[in-house]
Amino acid sequence: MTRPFTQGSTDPTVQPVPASVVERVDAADSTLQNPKRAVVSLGANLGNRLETLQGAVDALEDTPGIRVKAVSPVYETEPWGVEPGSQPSYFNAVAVLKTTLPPSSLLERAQAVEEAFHRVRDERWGPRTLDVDIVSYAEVRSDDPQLTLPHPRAHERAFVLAPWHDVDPEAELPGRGPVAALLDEVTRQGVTQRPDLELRLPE
Ligand SMILES: Nc1ncnc2c1ncn2[C@@H]1O[C@H](COP(=O)(O)OP(=O)(O)OP(=O)(O)O)[C@@H](O)[C@H]1O
Ligand SMILES: Nc1nc2c(c(=O)[nH]1)N=C(CO)CN2
Repeated sequence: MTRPFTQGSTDPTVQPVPASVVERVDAADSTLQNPKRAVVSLGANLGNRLETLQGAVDALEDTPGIRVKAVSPVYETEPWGVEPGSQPSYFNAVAVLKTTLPPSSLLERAQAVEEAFHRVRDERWGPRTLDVDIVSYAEVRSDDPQLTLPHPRAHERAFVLAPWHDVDPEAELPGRGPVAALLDEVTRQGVTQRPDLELRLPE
């Protein structure tokens, strides 16, 4: 017969469970029952950019605990944050997910997908086969440098805001306000929709 664990157990091998562990397990349980909405930004400026973005969408959908609910139109965009003309243009898009993964596991999965597409990390904002950034995760706000939420630069990037607004015109960036208003504040120069290209939503 198994005895339920109690704090006052007389079994000397049974240790009390630290409150921090109980808290984390409870949080994981509640996330499992209540999938969260997350938004990820996809970017590629090396290799077959469209194929890579589609591969990233498919890989996210193939992940237990992730469902891709919507994918945006594809934009061709001038590289942001670097010397003009120093890198090939990007293809960018946004995917809206429902996930039972906690934020840290979603980041791990995003980075594994980047690696599967041979992403190398050398210089900051260097050219890349694939970038998967977590733009937002429900209402979560965090200044942890490993995973800052919302993404600390999303509000200034038309290559994130424009496709996000296309798939969810009512979207809000936690702590920053409506995406529509943020989009009015940034330049859309060099951010061009490519209606001839399309990402498929996995079936
Ligand atoms: N919201 C987030 N999404 C993805 N990575 C994040 C986030 N917040 C912090 N990071 C951290 O940023 C680190 C660098 O990520 P990455 O190399 O993708 O940056 P980048 O895409 O070149 O630049 P940027 O962060 O400006 O988009 C990652 O190792 C990750 O731990
Ligand atoms: N146009 C564009 N510029 C960028 C992008 C990107 O995805 N698109 N990603 C960066 C680092 O995340 C830096 N600069």
